[in-house]
Amino acid sequence: MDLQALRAQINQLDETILSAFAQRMTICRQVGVYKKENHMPVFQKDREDQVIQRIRDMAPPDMSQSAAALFAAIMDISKCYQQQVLADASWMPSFQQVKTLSCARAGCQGTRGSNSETALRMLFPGAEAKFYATFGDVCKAVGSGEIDFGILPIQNTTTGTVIPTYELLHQQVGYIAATVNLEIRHCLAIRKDMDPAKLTTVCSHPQALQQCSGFLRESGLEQLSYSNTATAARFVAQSPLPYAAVCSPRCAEQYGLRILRPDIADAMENVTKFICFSKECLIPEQADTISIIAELPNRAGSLSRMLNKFAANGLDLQKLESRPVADGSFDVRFYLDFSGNVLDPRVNALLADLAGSLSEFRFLGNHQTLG
Ligand SMILES: C=C(O[C@@H]1C=C(C(=O)O)C=C[C@H]1O)C(=O)O
Repeated sequence: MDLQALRAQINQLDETILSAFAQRMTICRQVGVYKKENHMPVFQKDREDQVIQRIRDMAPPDMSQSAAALFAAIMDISKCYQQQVLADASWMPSFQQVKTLSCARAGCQGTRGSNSETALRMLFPGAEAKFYATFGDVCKAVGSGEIDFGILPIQNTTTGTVIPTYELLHQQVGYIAATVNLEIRHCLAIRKDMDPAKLTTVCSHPQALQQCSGFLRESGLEQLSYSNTATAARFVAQSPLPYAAVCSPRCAEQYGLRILRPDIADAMENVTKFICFSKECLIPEQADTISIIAELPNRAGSLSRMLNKFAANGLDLQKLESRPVADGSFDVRFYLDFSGNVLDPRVNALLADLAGSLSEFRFLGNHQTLG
């Protein structure tokens, strides 16, 4: 068999397919114009079911499944193409485009000296900082207008996702306007008059304890969870107990503690990303990342079909997180971050398509990394 000759045949067929594809897209564009004039949604499930059934019936039996997948992909491309014609942004909440984020009061969880406070100061050096007991309380304060922005950790390079923040994002806490990446340094800190030999226990936020698990395992110290690294440091500073805290060097200094061991984290590079969110949707002019929630039907290929739409529009996916829907099924909800700005027509087309075809679609913000 002659490989060159076979490839020449493939090339010819590709030309035929490409020409038919371009013709099909041109007609789909006309369908898009018709839908715009007649106020029809782009996605027509019944028609798609008919198209797929017809293809399955016509395809050679051993290719019925792959032909159906190919035509599902073609229709997904066609819908995004039509969305560009419609240029409908009704999926988008009302938003304000801003040059910079101005903030009088911002809030975070914990107390002074926490990493969250450092993130807050990086974002808004001149703002009044307010502290709350829980992540949920930060969200409530944003909702009531007590603070302009809430700051919550969302991801760490060592321990991964901060799950409670994702749960709150689903409960409509507002819109992400910015993120900031903070290099985290953990030290073991004790009271200045404490004899290190007498230490029995170490306290900190569970994520901090986890990020230092290697050192702490070796140390043999008992571990105690605290709501925050700074609350743990404050407790150690005020308590007569033989306890140490895992906190930042800045926090140890703030509470008058002695650094017994610096840099005890397992990973040399340890960075936490914080989100900054507000009640109203604010989009900085330089916003370059979009966050959304997408709930997909539990059907073969539904995730790959959605991801293909990003690829077909040349949009770079940065993060895909799945969390349970928590309804007794094993269904999951996806949280996606991808590069783009909502004012880009391609981005609008993709988001309009997702909003029109998913069982749950939520826009979480178009943000920028600051600091
Ligand atoms: C082209 C249309 O729009 C969409 C795309 C389809 C396709 O590419 O075949 C089918 C149904 C619609 O979801 C249409 O409505 O006919």
